[in-house]
Amino acid sequence: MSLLRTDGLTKQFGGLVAVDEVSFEVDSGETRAVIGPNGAGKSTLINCITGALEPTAGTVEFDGEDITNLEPHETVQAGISKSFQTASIFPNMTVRENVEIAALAAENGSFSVDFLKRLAGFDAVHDITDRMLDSVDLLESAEMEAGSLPYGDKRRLEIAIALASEPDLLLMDEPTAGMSPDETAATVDLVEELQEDLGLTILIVEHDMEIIFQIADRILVLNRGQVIADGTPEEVQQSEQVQEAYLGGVEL
Ligand SMILES: Nc1ncnc2c1ncn2[C@@H]1O[C@H](COP(=O)(O)OP(=O)(O)OP(=O)(O)O)[C@@H](O)[C@H]1O
Repeated sequence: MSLLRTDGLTKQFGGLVAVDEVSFEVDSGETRAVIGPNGAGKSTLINCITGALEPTAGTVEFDGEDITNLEPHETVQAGISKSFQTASIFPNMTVRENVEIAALAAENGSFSVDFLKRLAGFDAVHDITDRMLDSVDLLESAEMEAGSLPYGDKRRLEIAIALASEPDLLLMDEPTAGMSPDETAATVDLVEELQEDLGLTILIVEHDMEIIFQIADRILVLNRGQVIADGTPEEVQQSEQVQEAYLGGVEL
């Protein structure tokens, strides 16, 4: 069953068509990848889905609802969360506080401003925070200052922050960028664990082909804003258009 579906999604910046009539689906429970050369439109596509950018044309449907013109906080409440770069971390607060703030923001958005309800919500916030820190393996570092975490742990904290709103769909924009090989391997394991343990659906933009081929169920390939291939890793690997456009003819 498809959880997310775009139909003819288009984003123009002046004369430039950054995303050009992109129609694709993400099924519930799958790890879906978006790849393509620099400037292909990957980030613009993701930003149109989260509501960070307003599409010029086309629609985005999530869980059967039209979410095309929702604001970013509304798409979070609908169940879509994006793992941001380290900029989303408050360095002087503890690891736990960082996740609590995100969980609290998500709770308050979904509750009316009623004192009793907010109080009842706090237990839920602690509970979610513990579960999410545990799922990214940061429970032991919970009381550390977030700014003092090693780089790989900071990136995992970002994922925990994104998970604090208990999304159905997690968007990850280059989760292994800047990581050491060990940190990258740990992140790949983590993505696989998250999908299994939390039943998450994941949409991931990633440059590292090895990672994509390891974790993706299906891959959407963009070039100059257009879909040039969409299928399983095997199907994409065999696409001549992908070889030419994306890899300059180099064998995968
Ligand atoms: N806010 C903007 N204003 C004008 N042009 C933009 C804007 N954002 C992106 N673009 C352009 O749209 C095109 C697609 O950019 P986008 O960042 O989505 O590509 P990408 O596939 O994510 O690239 P990369 O792999 O380098 O991150 C590029 O030509 C880019 O210069």
